[in-house]
Amino acid sequence: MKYGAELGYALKNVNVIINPGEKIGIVGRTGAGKSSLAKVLFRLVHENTSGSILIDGQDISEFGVGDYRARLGMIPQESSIFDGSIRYNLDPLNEFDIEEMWSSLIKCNMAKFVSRDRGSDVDQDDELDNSSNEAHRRKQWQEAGWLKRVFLFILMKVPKPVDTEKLTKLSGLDRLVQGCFGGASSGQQQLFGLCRITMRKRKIVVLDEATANVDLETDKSVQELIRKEFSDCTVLTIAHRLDTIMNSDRIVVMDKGTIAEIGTPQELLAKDGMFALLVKTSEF
Ligand SMILES: Nc1ncnc2c1ncn2[C@@H]1O[C@H](COP(=O)(O)OP(=O)(O)OP(=O)(O)O)[C@@H](O)[C@H]1O
Repeated sequence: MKYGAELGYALKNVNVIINPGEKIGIVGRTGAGKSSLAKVLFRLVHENTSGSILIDGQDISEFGVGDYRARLGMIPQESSIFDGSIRYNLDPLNEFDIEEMWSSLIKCNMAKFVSRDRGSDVDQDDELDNSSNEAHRRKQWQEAGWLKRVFLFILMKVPKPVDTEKLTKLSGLDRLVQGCFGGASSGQQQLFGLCRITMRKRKIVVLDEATANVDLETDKSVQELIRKEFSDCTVLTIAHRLDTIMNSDRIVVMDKGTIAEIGTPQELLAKDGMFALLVKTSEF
């Protein structure tokens, strides 16, 4: 895979079989090809590619792109909180009932955060007018990186204005949030992302691990939650830190667009190769 005919390969000779339910950590230095792997999985790159990706034996190019992407779960590292109510953030298409939302928030340790007293970025009395809401969304789209755009595409296919009529001040779900969700850390925002995925029961989830404002404890709880609540899902974690993916079933080490090493963390440590060196130097 190349990003342009005149450019070098961003991915080449990548052959890997991932088993159902496996938890895979993807590591490698900057520019090694980690995000490119996720991009081809989400069918974001079409030109200058060859090869195929099969899911349950079926070539992903045979699926309609919208339907296909809606089967995958994406948890980007950047903020995925949109201006609107918490309910809207969890369920923009009104597909779920309140019990399902709370059950998911409880599983993901976010119920307390959502129902807490008003925080600095949370304003229960604010009513965002629809036109400024639309402008906010347009701005968010323009400023979003590719991962966030995929996320928007999947979840916000039919963006709906917040129905301020329905907002009650009694439910934490109906509180309006903006920006980074009342000061939530990146990890907490990812837990919120996990809530969305648990509600939607995706079988393949890509997690782009948070790098900014890293709170190691929350990051660990994201990984623990994944193992518990996503035990039957295949989870690919693009890792920016090693601690959180040491419990992965297998680790893929990317280097210059190819898979340099693949194996369990123990196998790779014993091999004393690139992964062992990354662990020793914590160099990413
Ligand atoms: N949109 C793009 N256009 C051209 N080249 C790109 C583009 N995105 C990535 N590349 C190149 O493709 C190669 C792989 O990049 P990729 O983003 O997949 O690496 P990465 O391992 O995810 O890096 P990082 O850890 O910094 O996010 C790099 O050489 C990079 O410069």
